Formats: sequence, structure tokens, C-alpha cells
Amino acid sequence: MIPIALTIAGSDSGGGAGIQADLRTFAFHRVHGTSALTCVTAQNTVGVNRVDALPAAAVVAQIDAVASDIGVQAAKTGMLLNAEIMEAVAAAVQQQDIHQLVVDPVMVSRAGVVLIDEVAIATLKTHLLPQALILTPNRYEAQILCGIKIQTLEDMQNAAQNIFDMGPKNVLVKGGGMSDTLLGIDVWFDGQQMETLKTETVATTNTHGTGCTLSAAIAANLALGKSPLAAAKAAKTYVTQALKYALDIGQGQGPVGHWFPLVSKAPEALGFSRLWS
Ligand SMILES: Nc1ncnc2c1ncn2[C@@H]1O[C@H](COP(=O)(O)OP(=O)(O)O)[C@@H](O)[C@H]1O
Ligand SMILES: Cc1ncc(COP(=O)(O)O)c(N)n1
Repeated sequence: MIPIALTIAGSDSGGGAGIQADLRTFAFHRVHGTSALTCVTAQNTVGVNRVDALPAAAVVAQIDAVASDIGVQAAKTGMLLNAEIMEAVAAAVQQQDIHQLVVDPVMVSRAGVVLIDEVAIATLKTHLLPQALILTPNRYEAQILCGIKIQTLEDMQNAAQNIFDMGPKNVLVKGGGMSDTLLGIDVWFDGQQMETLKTETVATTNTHGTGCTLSAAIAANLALGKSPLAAAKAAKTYVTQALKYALDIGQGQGPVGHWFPLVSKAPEALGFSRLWS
């Protein structure tokens, strides 16, 4: 049986983040990807020009359609945009018994664009965090959630502990927004074990979609039967590879290269920025 994963997220017209990144990531993992679209962004590598939300009932109908027929081994949430969609998604996930839920609390993109409205932050905390098997805040999202200014590894660890108390079973504080030696270092906390996840730092500004890709890869690995920590480690390795083959397109931050295995023999010929051999 092919594993099934579901992404509940927004569309990125530029194809680098959101649903587009998630479905490519699922495909790479040989997991069938299904989707529940929450909003449509007019977005490119430079920024977000416009966001149109779907009605909450339309989001729920997509989740129900997938779960009631195809089944869902693991799901992830990405850009949920507003409190109404968040409440509806939280209820639908519970009703459909989706236990392996990765919550990427999308609030601020790597480019610093705010992707959620203010009131929605409180709803995210009350409705979604307690349902998360794994919560994956970036540096800025972790700061917003726990109020700790994050500058050091110790700050990341304190934030992970603090956010764990809000209800998720595992917390992964991501270090893509950190500087110097902490760039690309993530902190994992499961309530007992604190672990630092480190691969290698990739020298690229083409980082659009790293967070979406990581949470989708975690969901894919959960769907494949891995434990939460093993899924997070495998996902980090995948993101690192995708960063190495990031696409140098657009005027801003280009997207990570999800399909690097298809071109890894001659990436330059296809316009890939090959940073490592
Ligand atoms: N330049 C980089 N080199 C290596 N890993 C990176 C780099 N930038 C981001 N990452 C990794 O990508 C993943 C996504 O993190 P991050 O970029 O912080 O998320 P978001 O896109 O939500 O802001 C994390 O595992 C992080 O460590
Ligand atoms: C529709 C949508 N969802 C999520 C993100 C965050 O992207 P990133 O993974 O770069 O933080 C985005 N820019 N657009």
C-alpha cells in the first residue's frame, strides 16, 4: 500500500513554498500527496502581493473528502492564515482521527513577510499546538510563541522547552534564521530529550520554501512509518540536499530544488546552482 500524506496549506504562485513545495516533497519520498488548500497567495521570490482566503467550510470539505475515502497516514499544516480556518482545521483533524500531525506554525516567512493575522496567533496556540505531534517554528515564530528573544543555542533550547509546555508532543526549533555558526542548526525537544540536529550549512540565499519542505518531509517520513525523531532527522537531510540544488530564479530568494536526484549528474546544464559535488 502506498503511504498517503495530506498538506493543509496555502498556494504559492511562485512554486517555491506552500502546497507546491509540499506535493513535490511528498513525491520525492514516494508518498502519495493530497492537499487541502487554505488560501491563494500571489507570490514570487521577492514577496507576497496578495492573499485570498478560502472559506473555512471549503478547507474542511477538502480534508473530509481525502480522509473519508483515501485515508491519511500523516498530515502537515502550513499557512492557515486566519482564526476561522485554524479552528475549522483543528476540529476536522480531530474528527477524522489524524494523529500524525506536523504543525508548521507559519507566521513569518524567511524573507520577513508576515503571513498570518494577529488574532490568529492566539487561536494557533489554543487550537492547533495541543494537537501537534511535531511543531516546527522557525526562529521568529518561536520568539512570537514564547516571548523569548532567540540569539544563542541556549535561547533555542529554552524556547523549545517553553513551547513544549503549550501542548505539542515534540518541538523542533529551526535555525534557518540564525546567524553565524548557528545557521542551519535545529533544536529538538520531546519533553525529556533535548537534541541538536545539524547537517551542514549551505551557502545560498535561495532558501524560499525551506520550512514548508522540512515539515512536508517530516510528514512524508511519518507516513512511511518512521518515529518522530527519525522523521525529523531524515527530513533535515533532505532539506540540506534540496538547498544544495536550490534554483537561482527570480530577483529575490529562489526556491530549494526538490527534485535534485533527477538532475544531480549534470545540474549546471539545467540552470541549477550546484554548490557541492
Ligand atoms: N543555509 C542553510 N544551510 C543549512 N540548513 C538550512 C539553511 N537555511 C535553512 N536551513 C534549514 O532549513 C530548515 C528550515 O528552517 P528555516 O529556514 O528556519 O524555516 P522557515 O522557512 O520556516 O523560516 C531547517 O532545518 C534549517 O536548519
Ligand atoms: C503559501 C505559503 N506558505 C508558506 C510560506 C512560508 O515559506 P517558507 O517555507 O520559506 O518559510 C510561504 N511563503 N507561502
